[in-house]
Amino acid sequence: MTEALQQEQAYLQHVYEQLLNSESELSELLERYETEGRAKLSMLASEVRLNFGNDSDTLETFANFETKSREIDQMNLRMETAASLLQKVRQLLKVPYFGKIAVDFLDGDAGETEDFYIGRHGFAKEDSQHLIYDWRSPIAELFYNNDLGPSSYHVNKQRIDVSIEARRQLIVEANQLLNFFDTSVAIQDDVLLEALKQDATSQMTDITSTIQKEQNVIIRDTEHPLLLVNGVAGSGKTSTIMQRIAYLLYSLRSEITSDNVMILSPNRNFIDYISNVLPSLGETNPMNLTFRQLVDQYLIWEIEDEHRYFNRISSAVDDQQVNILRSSAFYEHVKLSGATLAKSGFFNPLTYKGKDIVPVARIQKYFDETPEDNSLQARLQATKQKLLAYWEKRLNTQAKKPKMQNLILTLSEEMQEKYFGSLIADESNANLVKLGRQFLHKKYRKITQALQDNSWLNFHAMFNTVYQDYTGEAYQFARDESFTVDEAVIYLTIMHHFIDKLNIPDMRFVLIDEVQDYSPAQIHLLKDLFTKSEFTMVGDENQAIFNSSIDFDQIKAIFEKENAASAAVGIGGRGAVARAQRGRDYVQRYDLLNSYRSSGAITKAFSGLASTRNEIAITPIRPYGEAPVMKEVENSNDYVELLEILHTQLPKGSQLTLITKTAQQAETLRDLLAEQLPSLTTDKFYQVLPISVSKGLEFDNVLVVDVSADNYQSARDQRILYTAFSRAMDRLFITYQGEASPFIAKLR
Ligand SMILES: Nc1ncnc2c1ncn2[C@@H]1O[C@H](COP(=O)(O)OP(=O)(O)OP(=O)(O)O)[C@@H](O)[C@H]1O
Repeated sequence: MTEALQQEQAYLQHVYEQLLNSESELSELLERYETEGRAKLSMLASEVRLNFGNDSDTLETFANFETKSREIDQMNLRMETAASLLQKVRQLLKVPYFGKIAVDFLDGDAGETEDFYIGRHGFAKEDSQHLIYDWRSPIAELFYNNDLGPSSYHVNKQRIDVSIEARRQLIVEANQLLNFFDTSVAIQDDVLLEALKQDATSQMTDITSTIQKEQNVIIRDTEHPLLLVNGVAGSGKTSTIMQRIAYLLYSLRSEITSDNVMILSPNRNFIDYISNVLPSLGETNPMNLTFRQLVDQYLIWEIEDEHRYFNRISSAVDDQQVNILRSSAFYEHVKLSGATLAKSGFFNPLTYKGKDIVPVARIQKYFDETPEDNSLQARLQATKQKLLAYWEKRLNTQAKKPKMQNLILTLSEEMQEKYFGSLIADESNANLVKLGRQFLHKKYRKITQALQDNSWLNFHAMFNTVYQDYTGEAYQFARDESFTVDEAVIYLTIMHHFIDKLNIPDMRFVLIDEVQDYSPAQIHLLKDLFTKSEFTMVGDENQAIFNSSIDFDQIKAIFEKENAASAAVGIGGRGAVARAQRGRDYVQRYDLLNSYRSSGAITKAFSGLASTRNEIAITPIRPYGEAPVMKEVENSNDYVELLEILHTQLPKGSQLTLITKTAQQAETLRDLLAEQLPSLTTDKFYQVLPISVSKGLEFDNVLVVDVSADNYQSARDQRILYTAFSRAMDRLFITYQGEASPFIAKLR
């Protein structure tokens, strides 16, 4: 046994024992807290006497409650802290650490090296001697940088110069050291290759122990308000943003919690796919929504469902109207349309049982009385106040009329209960007026509500005015009653800028995956809603497979324009001024070109489909593996035989994912296979997914269905194929009927 191995084993044994000690101490502590807690709870319950005899007794009872509830809060907090520590120790007991660096601090005792072990959590002995350092701690950065020799890291913005003498990856299971590798230069990373060999899982797993240098830079970048990551398929974009969130929650723990972070995901499947990563790292999941769900939260009307949304954005039809709604130019036009709107009529009468109770003329009159030089938002808010005051006065006047008082007195007992909650006892004039007001408020509550929620504004008319002003043509609303996501973006823009500012939660970080699928208008809206947030946007221009998309230069331009504008007027929403003064870039772009998911052969197959804009070649990290297999089929029935063959050929227990271009194709094929292959269907040997749903996910074996010339021919089809091929980790099968698509000609 080498000396190094002996030393490592001894250290591991030592750490493991300390972890075991800590586990039993924490378990005992927790048990004690629980017993004490239960005893305390019953004592507290007996101590608080409920006495609501008079005002002072009631106050005392409440004060007692408050004191006791504070004690309970403290008890809970102590228990939570101990339980969370215990959970971390138990996780460390499975894998205490995975890395080590030997560091020479160049300031003081140069020439002496100190060892730092890196794990998923930090762990210190009681004398606060650190046995394991959290992977997010400042020193751990040196491990991920993967360099030997002179280097530096930062603690509280202070630079510490060091020399890294050794970097070691350790494969540890409980107290067993299975293997270790010293990395002098990052050539062949065996630990990484071992990790990449694992089969696909239905839920994404973390990459803490094998984060790569180029990913680490993104994870730890807290300098730039906007990070834009354009990464090839399987380059670890999603993994990187999940690790980044864990990093931010740790390093900014005195400033933020998971409530200040939001993820925008491409679809609901994907939300589920990534939902385990942060809990497995000991962090709480932040809010995770699709853009459609976000918009839906603020829209008072029905919005198209996810299925319809995907069908619409997956279709090849290029709709001129929709393209306008999605464009930057139209969004900016809408924001500048205050004056145009002010001159147009856009009021709705408020009606009750078919009668105009507050006619348009009155609303218009109140609006015209507001100062013309005020913003439209200020004028509409003033109009609303006038309307509410008018309405209140009108109900008061009505309540005072003898006719109303007679009506109150003649109400049946049932009606009295309904309107006043009890029978009328006091028939004085003043009381009858009060009851009359109550009666009218109840009767016309829909009108009051309509005033509050802006139903007196005709949003359709406002929408149409801005659209017509821009295009010269009327907007053709679909007859369907629900709104499209694209229309909703414009509605919310009008709402936010001209009516009521939307009440957006205070997010410090917004992280967007698959950003290439957003429309420019959607990006503008996010920028305008989350004015204080820092953004991390990741995507792949080659995976822009929908009829809605944006490229990275456009995103950059949108944010840089905002930054320039806010710097010019001296407001620094996203820390813009401060950063501009320090001369730092506002937007930082990163390009990721390593492919970690797919085998070398599959990476080669989808690299060939990347657009020419990607000048630098995609680098496969995994071994070459099996070449993609092409298969001609005569008709859909051939899939039955093909699946039977693959079932016998693929390793036992494998699953095959068939990917189609459209949801319709998936449905047809699913029905056919379910009927013809009942046992393979029940065994879940295969699944059929359209590309829109399989986006962002990964599978061991993929069969891309019908890559025929008539199914895949446009530039967008090429991106669909790139996306579909790159879902595969180990094996890729491609079928076609008749003539194969020109995009796969090279593969044959
Ligand atoms: N540093 C790493 N160590 C181990 N595995 C990694 C690493 N980086 C990426 N992977 C693995 O590579 C696969 C692809 O990662 P991920 O899904 O994050 O990539 P992506 O860029 O978001 O992909 P796509 O855009 O194609 O959906 C995952 O299985 C992930 O665990």
